[in-house]
Amino acid sequence: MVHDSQSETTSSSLVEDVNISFRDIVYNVRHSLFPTGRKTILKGVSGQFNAGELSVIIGQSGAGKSTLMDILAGYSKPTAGALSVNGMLRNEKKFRRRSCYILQDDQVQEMLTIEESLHFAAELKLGHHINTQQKLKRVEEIITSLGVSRVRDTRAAFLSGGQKKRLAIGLELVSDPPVMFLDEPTSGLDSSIAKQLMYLLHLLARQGRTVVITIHQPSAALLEMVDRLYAIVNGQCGYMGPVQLLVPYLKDIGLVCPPYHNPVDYFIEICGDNEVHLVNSSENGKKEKWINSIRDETEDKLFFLDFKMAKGDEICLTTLPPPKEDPTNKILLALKSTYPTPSWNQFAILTRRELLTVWRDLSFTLMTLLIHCGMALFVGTMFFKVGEDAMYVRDNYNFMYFSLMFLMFTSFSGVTVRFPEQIPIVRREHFNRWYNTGAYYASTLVSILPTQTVCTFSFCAITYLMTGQAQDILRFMIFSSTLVLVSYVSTCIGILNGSLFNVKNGVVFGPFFIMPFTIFSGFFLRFSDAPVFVRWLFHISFLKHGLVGLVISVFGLNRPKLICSAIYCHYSKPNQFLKDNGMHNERFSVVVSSLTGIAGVVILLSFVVLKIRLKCKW
Ligand SMILES: Nc1ncnc2c1ncn2[C@@H]1O[C@H](COP(=O)(O)OP(=O)(O)OP(=O)(O)O)[C@@H](O)[C@H]1O
Repeated sequence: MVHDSQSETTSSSLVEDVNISFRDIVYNVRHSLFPTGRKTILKGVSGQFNAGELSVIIGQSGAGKSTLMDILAGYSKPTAGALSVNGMLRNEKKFRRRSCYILQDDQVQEMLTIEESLHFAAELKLGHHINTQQKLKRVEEIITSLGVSRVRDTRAAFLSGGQKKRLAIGLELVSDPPVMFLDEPTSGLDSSIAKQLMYLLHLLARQGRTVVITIHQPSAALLEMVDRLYAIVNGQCGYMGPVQLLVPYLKDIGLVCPPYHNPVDYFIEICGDNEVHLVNSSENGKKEKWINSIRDETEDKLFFLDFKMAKGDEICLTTLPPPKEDPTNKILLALKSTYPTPSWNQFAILTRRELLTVWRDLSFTLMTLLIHCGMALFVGTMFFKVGEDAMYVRDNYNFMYFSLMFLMFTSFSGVTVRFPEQIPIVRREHFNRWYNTGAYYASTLVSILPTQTVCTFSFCAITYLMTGQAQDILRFMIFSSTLVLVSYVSTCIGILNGSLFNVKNGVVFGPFFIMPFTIFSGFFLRFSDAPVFVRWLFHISFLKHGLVGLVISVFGLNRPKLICSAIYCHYSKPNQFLKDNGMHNERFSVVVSSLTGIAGVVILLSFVVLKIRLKCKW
């Protein structure tokens, strides 16, 4: 396979059209570990998509449309075959800077308004190479062009399906790439909204962009706006040419489309039985006869959509310059770095965006805080004043362990559920070079921590007072910082779980991640009683370090004798409790460094998993 080459020139490509061609593309996947477990999805397909045209890849479900799109966009690498740009072998890195890919499950930041989303996109995608005035102008151009002026201040969560799709396109138009790939952009839209969206893509193509989309089965109304049809039949090409010539082509090879029948519907119906015939006739995408006439069919043809739309809702690309005349585009294409914004700036912008999202989702944040305070009051009532009397030392110990468990589960499950929801958005933005994984990961961590800290601290303050612990600020600081650190580690494990699994699997498998730590916490099984070969697990159990930190804060630091309200209290001397639990030699500094170290390792692991996940479609 040869497709990564330096042969493509950059200087000339800044202003020229981008015509994409591909030859003999084969794509295999391994679906089991056995040597026979390989499946060929694309079988030597060839074809071409040109600038100025709206090209549509059609085919039955499972024919290989999305797979071909992934390869064209650079999301997957073909097993064999070559991809070219303007006749030169394609350089993946340079091509990625001139294209964008809007995936099928594209999602947008639900808590941000259209205008805010576009502003953040402009900051990330245009960087400091474009001044603020120009960025604002670009955002205005896109809002007007896409006909979303009326809903510019509406949060994405309240937008219609069509408006969301337009926003997803608008976000990529901020950097105005000359090549746009969209996987199933019309899926889930009603016919009039789908038509409106196709009209937008038609106009974008007419401005000189290369627009390639997949559609499962387009209606006749949508087909009117399409220039090039690329039909896939079981991983091979069955036709490539103008929509208008599909019927003559089929007739030419002896397949007569009934009158008044949508030719694409007919094609999809008969392609299964005529696979070999169709593939041979189109030479698996190499036959030029039908392709040559696309230019004649397309030349200057601008479709007019006769839609009655509210003022401000009309799609009119007149305000958005064609990519060839766009000065912003030229500046961005001339950049040497992969990302238009330095990592530190990406982190700062993403953190602002994340914090704004947290702020907008205030009900969730308040609910989390309320749950922590409510649970603290409940726990405080159950273990009321146990810290004041040596008779209740065991209960006090149980209270500490319960606090650890509660904070571990709330921190862990919160991110386990919420983190995977972000993956489709991050995948699109990361693939389209908005930011690197590190900047996103760091901003996520930083934006989670304020809520986490406030909630944990509130829990600590309420329970510490209600359970009657020693009135000593140092002890309280050790108590609360231990629990805050434990909640941070649990959050990091939750992110690791969320990076590995979707929400459903994360909820099912998550407890298996976290439960082993409870066995090795020292609460159920003491270090000295455990078999020698598993003792190392105590050192990596963050709950063990957490428990030690809490016990030090309550019974350590040479705490004087406790009041005993019974005739005899075994643990009147707190040091005795430390000795019996093997904690008399423990130090808080070791607790802090161990918890920080464990968090560091988990952060590193989840970063690697996230990086891999963003590259694969899992
Ligand atoms: N990683 C994989 N392992 C096994 N099979 C796969 C893998 N990826 C894709 N396939 C299979 O390859 C075929 C083509 O998939 P693809 O998603 O490209 O189809 P499609 O034409 O886009 O279908 P749809 O219109 O339903 O989205 C399908 O049968 C799919 O099950």
